[in-house]
Amino acid sequence: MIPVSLVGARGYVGLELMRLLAGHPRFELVHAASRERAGQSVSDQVPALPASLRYSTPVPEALPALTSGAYVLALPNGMAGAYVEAIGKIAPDAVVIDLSADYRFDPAWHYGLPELAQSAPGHRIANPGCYATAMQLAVAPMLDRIEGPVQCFGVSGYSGAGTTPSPRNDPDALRDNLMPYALAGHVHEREVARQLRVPVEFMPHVAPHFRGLTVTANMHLSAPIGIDEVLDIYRRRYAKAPLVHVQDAAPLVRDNAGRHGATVGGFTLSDDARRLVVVATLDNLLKGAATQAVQNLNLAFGLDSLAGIDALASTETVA
Ligand SMILES: NC(=O)C1=CN([C@@H]2O[C@H](COP(=O)(O)OP(=O)(O)OC[C@H]3O[C@@H](n4cnc5c(N)ncnc54)[C@H](OP(=O)(O)O)[C@@H]3O)[C@@H](O)[C@H]2O)C=CC1
Ligand SMILES: CC(=O)N[C@@H](CCC(=O)OP(=O)(O)O)C(=O)O
Repeated sequence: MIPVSLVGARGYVGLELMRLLAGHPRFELVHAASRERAGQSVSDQVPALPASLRYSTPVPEALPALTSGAYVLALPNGMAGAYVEAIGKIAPDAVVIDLSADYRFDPAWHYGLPELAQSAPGHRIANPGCYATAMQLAVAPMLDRIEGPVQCFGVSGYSGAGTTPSPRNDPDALRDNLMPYALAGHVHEREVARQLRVPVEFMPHVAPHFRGLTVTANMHLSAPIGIDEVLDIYRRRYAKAPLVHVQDAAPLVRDNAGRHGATVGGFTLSDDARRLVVVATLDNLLKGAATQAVQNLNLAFGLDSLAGIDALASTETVA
């Protein structure tokens, strides 16, 4: 078994990672860190994990040396650096996956969106943002036909905002509501523009549901296209990607919540056939975070990319 350390184990993403690792045939969670839960058994949250494994206090210098293992960082943005530095000293060849935005713009790190990546991951992997994953899956197949900026309207469940209290994860503030935020310059706007090399105008919103997000992408095309050709482009692009489902109808958030994959659909053309609208949905905590991290871990260790991930399964939901 390949040993794995998880820092940020209490969070929404950390919990999903623990569940996935508990059922994985080749990875073994040997270290889980949380300030709030230090000393408690991880089996209190995930009964399939050994009762003997207790949360440690997260301290970079106290990480275990997993020379041929992996470290997964699921911390708030801006915190990964101290852990990456410590790992570089105690286990420089170990695999590190960071789920925050801290290394997504660092050319020394592999950007791990497996369905679109041009190369296999190395030992330093930046896991993409949740909306950024949906936007790229929606837009990438049309890249050589797009003219001008792509507009993306996004709506996320409030688990996307993590557990630190804010209006964006306050069920009272969100009740019967839709809350726009970061309407220009969101980090995922820059992330997608950098990866796809096309200008992106992203307008995120948060809604009262817990998990699952949707992105509606509006693309202006350099030449008219037929709807059958559009469908054919998407179906061919994702034919060998079991976690990306292509359908005619517009996907709904709740159909994908608690599932590992993303769904792309709702293909709609304007009358002049030069404006294409595409909808992509995924679970922000799974394909938008934990499932994608496990895909990256699998690939980094030469395993099947779906090892430990049942593409058709619906996971236990957290709320
Ligand atoms: N939520 C989502 O949908 C997605 C999140 N991400 C990214 O994944 C990361 C984790 O997100 P999420 O699980 O939602 O966040 P949460 O707020 O739910 O969890 C944050 C985690 O970090 C720990 N933590 C917080 N502050 C510190 C600190 N100072 N030192 C050590 N540990 C700390 C917390 O545990 P404790 O306080 O007990 O130490 C907790 O385990 C973030 O970078 C986020 O941007 C990426 C894609 C999707
Ligand atoms: C609803 C909500 O607040 N969502 C988060 C996205 C979560 C995510 O993917 O975040 P990182 O890029 O920080 O890893 C946000 O917009 O910041």
